[in-house]
Amino acid sequence: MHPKTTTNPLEIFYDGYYYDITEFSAKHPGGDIILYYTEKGEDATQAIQQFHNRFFPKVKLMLANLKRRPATENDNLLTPEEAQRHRDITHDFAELFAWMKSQGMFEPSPWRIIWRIVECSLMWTIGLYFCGSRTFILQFFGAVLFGLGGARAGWVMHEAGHHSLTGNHNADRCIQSIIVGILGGVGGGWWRRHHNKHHAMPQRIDYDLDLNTMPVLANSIEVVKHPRQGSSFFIQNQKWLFLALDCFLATMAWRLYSSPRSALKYHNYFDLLMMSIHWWILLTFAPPWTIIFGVWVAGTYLFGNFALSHSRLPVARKQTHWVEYAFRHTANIKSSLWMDWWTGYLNFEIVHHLFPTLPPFRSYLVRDKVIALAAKYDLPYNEFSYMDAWAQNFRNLDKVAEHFK
Ligand code: HEM
Repeated sequence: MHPKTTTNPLEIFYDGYYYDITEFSAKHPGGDIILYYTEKGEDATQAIQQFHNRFFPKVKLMLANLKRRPATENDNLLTPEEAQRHRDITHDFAELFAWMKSQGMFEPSPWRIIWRIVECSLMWTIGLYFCGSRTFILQFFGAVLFGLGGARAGWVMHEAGHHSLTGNHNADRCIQSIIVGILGGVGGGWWRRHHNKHHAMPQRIDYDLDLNTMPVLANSIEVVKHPRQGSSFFIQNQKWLFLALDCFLATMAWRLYSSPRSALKYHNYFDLLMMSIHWWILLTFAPPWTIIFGVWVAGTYLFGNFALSHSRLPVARKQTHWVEYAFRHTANIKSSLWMDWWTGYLNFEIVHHLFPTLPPFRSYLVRDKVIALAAKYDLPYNEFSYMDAWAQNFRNLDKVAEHFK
């Protein structure tokens, strides 16, 4: 259970009403993430609409069966001005969401699914084939290719995990588990539980699990609990170690610890099978050094790129509106044909956080309206060139280390 679940009974605010989820919380098919919104003053309206966009009628039926009470003034922790601003943002955001749906933007694109799965699977397979050759240079090339293929499978499984690949959540979950299990060695079920918590409250201390990088990495001084931790070898040298070691350690921890542990805990034997196939193929066809190097390439590419969207941005300590999380704690990378491909369209991270079930390749269609929404409420719209974002991240790692010198 999350430490900040303070209401008794457990209640969740949705669209003007508090719903009693004391019994339902343990049965929630999305897991304990639901508890994130039981702290007094939280508003789960946008989270519920966005996370369940693909199966909203089912959720509405469930809500109708829960005990509820209208919200009162006593429930409100905001000043009247803040509450009004909150209502206005909610209203404009809901209008934008409805307009996107009316334009068919959430519809999946079958040929893209096929193309992207074929692309990463081919890279991975051809890479492994070369790893098994007898020439060092071909083995090296093979390790780079299989690393990149496995990492690019991460972009595809990410979409499936958000149910934006086929739009059918059972099919998407199955595709996700196969792709990320076999090509990436990671459990789909574990990844969804982890990643959805990041989406629920990005950059919020104690909630966003992506902030749990200590003791090897500190992107913010606020994640360092004790100055002694900040003066450790890892933190003092983090600007060098980030690409050289940290990304590799993170991907290995996902593969060898977090995913299998979670799959065992939740009896997810399909994920365990997929991960076993991954290791069986690797250990059968590739020499050990190519496996280690390929996994290093995969981790560095994947973690390095997605750190550009958040890690140097401020962390949040208090309740924040869904829309404000996306603007204040998320950054875009400027779009180009090459950049869209290289980052799997997650260079449009702000749109992705506002609308996680939108197929990311359609993000550019709503970009201008999203910029207008930010401007109307005086919210930042963080967009940087690729090189600038990398430079900012390294400066930030240096600054945090400097703080604890
Ligand atoms: C009382 C309110 C809620 C109800 C009735 C509800 C209901 C559901 C249902 C029925 C599903 C599974 C649908 C399916 O796969 O067929 C689901 C999944 C999910 N829910 Fe909720 N939910 C509620 C609140 C929340 C909240 C507040 C959050 C987020 C903070 C949330 C996050 C999720 C996520 C991320 C999933 C997808 C998990 C996955 O794909 O593995 N839910 N919920």
